[in-house]
Amino acid sequence: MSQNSNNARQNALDYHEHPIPGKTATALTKPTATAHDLALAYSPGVAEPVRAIAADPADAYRYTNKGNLVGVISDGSAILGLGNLGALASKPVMEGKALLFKKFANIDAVDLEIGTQDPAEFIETVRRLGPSFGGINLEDISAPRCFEIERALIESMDIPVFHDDQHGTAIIIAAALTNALRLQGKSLDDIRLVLVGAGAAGTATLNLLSDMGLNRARLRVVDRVGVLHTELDDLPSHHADVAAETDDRTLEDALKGADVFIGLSAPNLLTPDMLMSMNERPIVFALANPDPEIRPELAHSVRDDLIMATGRSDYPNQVNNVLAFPFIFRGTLDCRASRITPAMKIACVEALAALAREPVPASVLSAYGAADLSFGPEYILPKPFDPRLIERLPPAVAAAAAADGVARMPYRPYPNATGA
Ligand SMILES: NC(=O)C1=CN([C@@H]2O[C@H](COP(=O)(O)OP(=O)(O)OC[C@H]3O[C@@H](n4cnc5c(N)ncnc54)[C@H](OP(=O)(O)O)[C@@H]3O)[C@@H](O)[C@H]2O)C=CC1
Ligand SMILES: CC(=O)C(=O)O
Ligand SMILES: [Mg+2]
Repeated sequence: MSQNSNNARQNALDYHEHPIPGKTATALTKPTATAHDLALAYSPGVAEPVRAIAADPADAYRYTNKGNLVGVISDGSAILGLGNLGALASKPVMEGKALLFKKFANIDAVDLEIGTQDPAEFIETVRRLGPSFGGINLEDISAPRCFEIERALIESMDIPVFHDDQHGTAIIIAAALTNALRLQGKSLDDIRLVLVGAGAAGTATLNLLSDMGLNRARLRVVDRVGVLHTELDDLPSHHADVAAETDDRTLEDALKGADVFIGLSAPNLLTPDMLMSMNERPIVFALANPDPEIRPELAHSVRDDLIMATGRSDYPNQVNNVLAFPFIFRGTLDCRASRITPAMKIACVEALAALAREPVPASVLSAYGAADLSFGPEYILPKPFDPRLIERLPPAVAAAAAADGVARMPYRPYPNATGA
């Protein structure tokens, strides 16, 4: 390991350990200085909201933190791109998601790592947690189990359930691709798209892009077995749905002449030769975390006509679901939507893509130490610290919820929604 990577590793461990272990804690929102305060907060005063909620369950949103509390829940079966390392090892990521919910949308989030990888047990555990939360954010659960788990929870719970790796990722890729295609002078209905990694994120991304007009006839999807094609037997249904009638068998075959590469798989799968074989003005989203399918410095050394993005914060064009989940949940909670519909996701895509095409405020330039940021190959999405995200995305999501008939109250922005 080089000195630089040793330092980076130690810095990350120190950040998590000091001054106290972990990244989140509980904060109090009511006075607790006197005996009178305690008599209100606890016995006897607490009995009043208990009685009110027993009489009308909607009062839980009035008298408790339910309406601004999201459960960030994982079984640790697909932690970032690190694989199935189990529930306990997923805790830093889930605390991290809770930190991002608070920082960017002032949503209180609790990380819950569930000690089972049996889908039925997991579903039952999460379902029983429903009364506590205003919404459930599922995280880092591998495919295909994640599809069954999310579907069962959406059907059985009365609060929104959202698998971030599926839909948060799909939203942000769709927004980034909208802008990258515009810059490269290409369009969704005739590009040749190659997607590697037909798991949770890859499958949801293809579904959302299809809703937005992707030409599926020109799509090639690659997983561990190579190109998913119609002559393969016994494919799981999420692979059979995207199998192509083609003679292409390898990633190398599929990429010849392709316009777009989307990687949601594993490190270093895209070689310089493969990149060279792509069509002119290609788009490369190498989104495996933390190590992408190709490093930007290598990709840029191979060709100068590409638009390149990764999931990381330390390169231009971060395509990461942090730009979606805090804001889509903010809009969803603030109109008490019962579920998150395709139209709510597309509203988020359009608001994100449009924001990147506007001039960037000085506060964002100074947060990133940049003299200039403007719509172009190195700036296809807003930055997470952009204060306009919280102003634009939640109302757009809530308006779509109202139009879809899933909002259970008029949109009311949460106080101080810009967060910590
Ligand atoms: N930038 C972002 O915002 C996000 C990035 N990601 C990244 O995307 C990746 C996938 O995440 P997710 O969808 O949740 O995980 P999943 O486990 O659900 O899906 C991963 C898929 O990639 C396949 N795969 C793994 N290795 C290879 C390989 N060498 N060649 C071809 N296919 C391969 C897996 O096959 P198999 O099942 O056989 O292992 C699986 O189908 C991760 O690296 C994750 O960090 C995910 C969400 C958001
Ligand atoms: C960003 C994210 O959710 C992931 O890599 O799994
Ligand atoms: Mg994830």
